Amino acid sequence: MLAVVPPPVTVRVPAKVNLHLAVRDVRADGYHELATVFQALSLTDEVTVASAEESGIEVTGEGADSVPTDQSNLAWRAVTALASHVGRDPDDAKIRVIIKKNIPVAGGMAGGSADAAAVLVGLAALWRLEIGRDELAEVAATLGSDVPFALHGGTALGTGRGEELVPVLTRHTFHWVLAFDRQGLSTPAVFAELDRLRAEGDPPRLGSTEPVLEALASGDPNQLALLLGNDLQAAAVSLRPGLRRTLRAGVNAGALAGIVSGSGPTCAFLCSDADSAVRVAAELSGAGVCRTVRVAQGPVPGAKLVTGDDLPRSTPPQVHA
Ligand SMILES: C[C@@](CO)(OP(=O)(O)O)[C@H](O)COP(=O)(O)OP(=O)(O)OC[C@H]1O[C@@H](n2ccc(N)nc2=O)[C@H](O)[C@@H]1O
Ligand SMILES: Nc1ncnc2c1ncn2[C@@H]1O[C@H](COP(=O)(O)OP(=O)(O)O)[C@@H](O)[C@H]1O
Repeated sequence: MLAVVPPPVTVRVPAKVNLHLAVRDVRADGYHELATVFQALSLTDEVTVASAEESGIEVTGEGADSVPTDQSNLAWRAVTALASHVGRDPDDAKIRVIIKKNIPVAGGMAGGSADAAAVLVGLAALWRLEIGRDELAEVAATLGSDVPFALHGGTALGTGRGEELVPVLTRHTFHWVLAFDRQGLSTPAVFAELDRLRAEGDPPRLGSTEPVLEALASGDPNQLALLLGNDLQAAAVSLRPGLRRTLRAGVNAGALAGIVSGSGPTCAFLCSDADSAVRVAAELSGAGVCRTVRVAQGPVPGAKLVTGDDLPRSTPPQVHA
């Protein structure tokens, strides 16, 4: 019997930076209550999902060597979670996932979460599921705190452990320079370091997100630059003291302000405009403080199909005997 195999589906999905990341106390479930403002950036991974005779994951690109290709990959966990959610046996889901990475691994830019969100959107299209974004976001939250935002994109206020989102409307584009470090940092280790620093002393804590929301509404990068803040920064710098030098180098190169992105170690520099970002990137590249420098803009949309059934077909359906 001939079975029609749907064509592969490709999804583009953005990295994030936290413009404001206030970390409250640790909860009974081990997570910290957050108040954060996320922004999705034009630094994207591309994830293809395809029906296949053998399941598996392929990863290429930025940091691919340190990404697991077994069932611990967050993208694979997304296949399993969505299959279970819609009543399919995950063991019968014969899916190949192909990830092209640009987002630095363990970089505080939610790359793994992005790949998981991309799989949810891609599989929903591949399997022609009648499933809305809200329902996908519920599945996303079971996979990790940052996964719902990767679906959502744009700019958003995140509360709870980061998974409860309210969109923030901004009509302005902001220009960023990103400095990738030579090695990643573990998110749980950075939260644990913050708990240790707080047990030892009383490091300053960020206040309300309101001023950041006002600066976003104004669209003035100078105003926003003064308000960027991250309670995890002290912990990331404590584990990776060289980040102090990177942060200084970006500002010396002409950025308005620099911040550790999420749990780090990527540093994100806000610039006054696109030309300034290119100049800062060039100077930072020569400063010897990081492995790679990238320019990006935000906000951009969340996980989005780039091929598939809602766009003109580029790949004809395959037929398997
Ligand atoms: C810090 C942030 C800021 O956006 O991003 P990254 O730097 O990882 O990109 C996020 O809170 C990371 O979210 P995500 O990477 O999805 O974390 P999860 O898988 O949910 O949790 C990993 C571990 O981080 C710690 N964790 C995470 C979120 C949170 N609100 N409190 C926590 O204490 C816990 O130790 C948890 O076991
Ligand atoms: N698809 C994936 N892409 C990147 N890392 C992944 C993926 N799946 C699992 N991981 C693991 O998750 C860890 C966190 O990676 P990542 O999401 O890139 O960083 P962060 O939590 O700092 O934003 C990595 O150490 C990596 O081993």
